[in-house]
Amino acid sequence: MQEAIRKASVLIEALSWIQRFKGRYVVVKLGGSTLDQPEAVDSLLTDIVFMASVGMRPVIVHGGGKAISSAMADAGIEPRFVEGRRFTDPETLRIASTVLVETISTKIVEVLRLKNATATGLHFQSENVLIGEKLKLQNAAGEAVDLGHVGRVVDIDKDLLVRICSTGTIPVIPSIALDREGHRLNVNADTAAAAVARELNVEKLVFLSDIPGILTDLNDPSSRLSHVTAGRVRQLIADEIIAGGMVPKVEAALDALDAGVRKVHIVDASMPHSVLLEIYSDVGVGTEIVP
Ligand SMILES: Nc1ncnc2c1ncn2[C@@H]1O[C@H](COP(=O)(O)OP(=O)(O)O)[C@@H](O)[C@H]1O
Ligand SMILES: CC(=O)N[C@@H](CCC(=O)OP(=O)(O)O)C(=O)O
Repeated sequence: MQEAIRKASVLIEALSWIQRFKGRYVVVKLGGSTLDQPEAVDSLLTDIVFMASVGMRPVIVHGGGKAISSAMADAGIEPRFVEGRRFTDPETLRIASTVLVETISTKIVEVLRLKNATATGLHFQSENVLIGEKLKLQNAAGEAVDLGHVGRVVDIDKDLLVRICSTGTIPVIPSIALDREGHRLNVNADTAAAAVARELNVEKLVFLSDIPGILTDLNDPSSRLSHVTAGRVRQLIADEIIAGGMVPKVEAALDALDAGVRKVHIVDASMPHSVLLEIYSDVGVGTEIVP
């Protein structure tokens, strides 16, 4: 009996959050580190189906950097990164498009459908959402660096996304954009997720990663910051406490907050139901970044 009452109280705790977030958009970004853990992906997709079922409007944006690198290795191409972006020649673009669209998006949509959700992949082979332009980077000496077919998202097809979400369908968006002439561009998935969040003016942007959140000491999970402001994040980058792959993630997060997104969460994908706990409970398991 006690157990049944405890379960009922968990539902009641969730009720206020469910009412608060009904009809609101949330963008969830999945990256290579998460996609490598099938059990974590399954649990996360269950959370997303739950969110859609209680009236939230989840949008999935995903990368798959590890899978692209391994497909390149199979083709005998050595991956090369410049400032966290993959140098993308025509063959690399072909491989990245195939891996992201035909392998990863298709699989995510299939799993969501097996969980009785309606889901659809939105990309250059179906209906495209991400509109990009070639990314122009400069090195420390101020010289232009050519990354090949690498882009940044400058706009999205918002009407399409709103229409898809309003029918209760979960959109799954791989990080390949089309430029205005219809050419494909390879986009860093963290920045693609932030661009979608910005344009949709979402309630929340959630980054799933392989770490409990932002840590002040990488060797000590208990150093996780559960709540941090954008100003403090900028200081942590300047102090090099935030480094490596976390830098583009938090920079994308800061861009989204600047553009009006209310909260960004970084949560550990390997912790079962971390997304639901972060959104629908008082616990909060990762890091939330606020303006
Ligand atoms: N202060 C920090 N807190 C948490 N992670 C950090 C920090 N500084 C650097 N990192 C690194 O950033 C990594 C997450 O970025 P990345 O590997 O690119 O994630 P993903 O593949 O999920 O997009 C962590 O595994 C960690 O090694
Ligand atoms: C331009 C660029 O670097 N694109 C990324 C796109 C995938 C991605 O970002 O995947 P993660 O989320 O797993 O890092 C790449 O080719 O790896």
